[in-house]
Amino acid sequence: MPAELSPIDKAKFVAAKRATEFVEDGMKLGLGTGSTAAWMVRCLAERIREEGLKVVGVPTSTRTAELASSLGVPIASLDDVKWLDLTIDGADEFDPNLALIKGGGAALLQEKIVATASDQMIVIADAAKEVAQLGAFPLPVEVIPFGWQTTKALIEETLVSLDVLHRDCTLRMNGDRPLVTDEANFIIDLHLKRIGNPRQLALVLNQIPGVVENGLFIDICDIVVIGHGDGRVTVRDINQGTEGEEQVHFAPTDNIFADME
Ligand SMILES: O=C(CO)[C@H](O)[C@H](O)COP(=O)(O)O
Repeated sequence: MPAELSPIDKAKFVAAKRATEFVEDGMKLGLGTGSTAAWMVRCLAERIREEGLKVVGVPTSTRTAELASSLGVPIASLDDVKWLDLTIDGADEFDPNLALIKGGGAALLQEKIVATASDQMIVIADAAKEVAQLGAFPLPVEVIPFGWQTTKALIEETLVSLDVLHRDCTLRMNGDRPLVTDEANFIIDLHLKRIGNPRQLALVLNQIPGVVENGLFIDICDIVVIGHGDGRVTVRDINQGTEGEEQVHFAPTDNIFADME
């Protein structure tokens, strides 16, 4: 087991642990991708082990599928289960309306499909992900490899037509090659600094031929569980209009670190 979790990992852990309390027996779950979502998979595995919780998870990436399988979380494909009760996932940014930027881990396409197929989406995040306005984090756009440079030029033209001031677009690399997503696509990151109208941008980007999906999640997230390094969590529910602060008992068991050794 790691000697001590850093404050950021503690924040991710407590957010994940609190979010897994929303999981009920028999639920079909979307399992997000990223370092915070990995904590959620570990916490879920712990509930399965300790309480005999019965759930099935639809992973949003091969990484999450591998982690879930290795920890004994039953998984299925979305086509097997078709509809989900709840998705728990991380985010790169969230704003006061719980609009999100996702895709820092290159899984935005499956993440959006899975979250949209869920009755409810809970985002788990450390407090640094909260922003007044989206856009400091580069917006990932998944494009098909065929003609990607033309698609990139069309994205840039679209940004000009929307009077977007900062519009540097870069192909995401993996070493000296383009990063390839689970769906065999590329990612173009849009460095916009601020996104004035996320809803409009999300719609116009998806009309460009070659664009498969963008990382703006609008009206998809219902609840955000914000973790803090001292073990506090803030639970914000956009539908209920509520916000509450709670202290989560910070006691990761040795078992929870099994995949990290
Ligand atoms: O969207 C994602 C992957 O595509 C992740 O949820 C997002 O990048 C946050 O990751 P992390 O929890 O590691 O900060």
